[in-house]
Amino acid sequence: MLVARNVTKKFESHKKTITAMEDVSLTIGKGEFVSLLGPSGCGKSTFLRLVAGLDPMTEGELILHNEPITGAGRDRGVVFQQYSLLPWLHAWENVAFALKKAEDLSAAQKKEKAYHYLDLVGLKGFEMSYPAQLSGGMQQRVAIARALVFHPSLLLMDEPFGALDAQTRREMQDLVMKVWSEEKCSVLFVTHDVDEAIYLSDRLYIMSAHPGRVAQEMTIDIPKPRDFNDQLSDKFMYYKRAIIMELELQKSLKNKTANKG
Ligand SMILES: Nc1ncnc2c1ncn2[C@@H]1O[C@H](COP(=O)(O)OP(=O)(O)OP(=O)(O)O)[C@@H](O)[C@H]1O
Repeated sequence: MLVARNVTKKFESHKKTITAMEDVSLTIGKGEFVSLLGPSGCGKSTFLRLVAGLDPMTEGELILHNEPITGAGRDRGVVFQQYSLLPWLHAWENVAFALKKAEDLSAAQKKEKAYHYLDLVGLKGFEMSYPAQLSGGMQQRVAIARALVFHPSLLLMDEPFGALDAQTRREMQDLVMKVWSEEKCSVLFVTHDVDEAIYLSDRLYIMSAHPGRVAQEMTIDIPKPRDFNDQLSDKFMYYKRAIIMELELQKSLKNKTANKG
């Protein structure tokens, strides 16, 4: 469904060129859950923003549904670590806000959709709450509902649970699994958390830094739906060890490059 071929992104900053990622090639299948893992600065967020159509790439090809990505679109929903809710709007209005330009929908249909997706993310009864009246996890649920209102075929999530405590994070991981299986969308998920990446993903890519490239691809062969017990299994530990070893390797290569520089 998504094909990235030799994608390179360079930024011009203070008369210097920063190559955020170089020659990145990867794929995401229909209904597949794919994570990006890698050291800080390897270009994970940059890649997600390119797929979201928020920034242009420098070189390469990004194809979604057989069409090149030229900008943002309803076929993609994005969730960032910051919830970015409008504090003066109720939860349902924050979700409906994403539908502002949807002229094909009446005000009543927009409200109905907002209520439907708030229900899906477990916020039935909180539709009339303001963001300040909701916990961090609940605010992120509103942000997820907002990303889902167009029923996107690809959900892009950039460290969505990075600001949450461990218990809430686990609840949110299960929520994402539920949303993914009910909406039948594909997911591109950026995370630093190895356990989270294994628990959620069908497949993951480990990236190297400076410039960011794909270092390794791994298929997580643990049947879904998964639960907490899977995180204690030998297979899970096998993947965890392999990923941590690869990340350590990437870290030492990054330090060597930095020392040479
Ligand atoms: N708008 C920008 N202007 C200049 N440089 C940028 C810009 N955005 C990102 N970069 C640079 O591109 C590189 C990749 O950044 P990016 O945020 O994509 O990495 P990341 O892997 O998501 O990092 P982290 O895991 O810490 O969030 C970094 O060196 C960063 O400084």
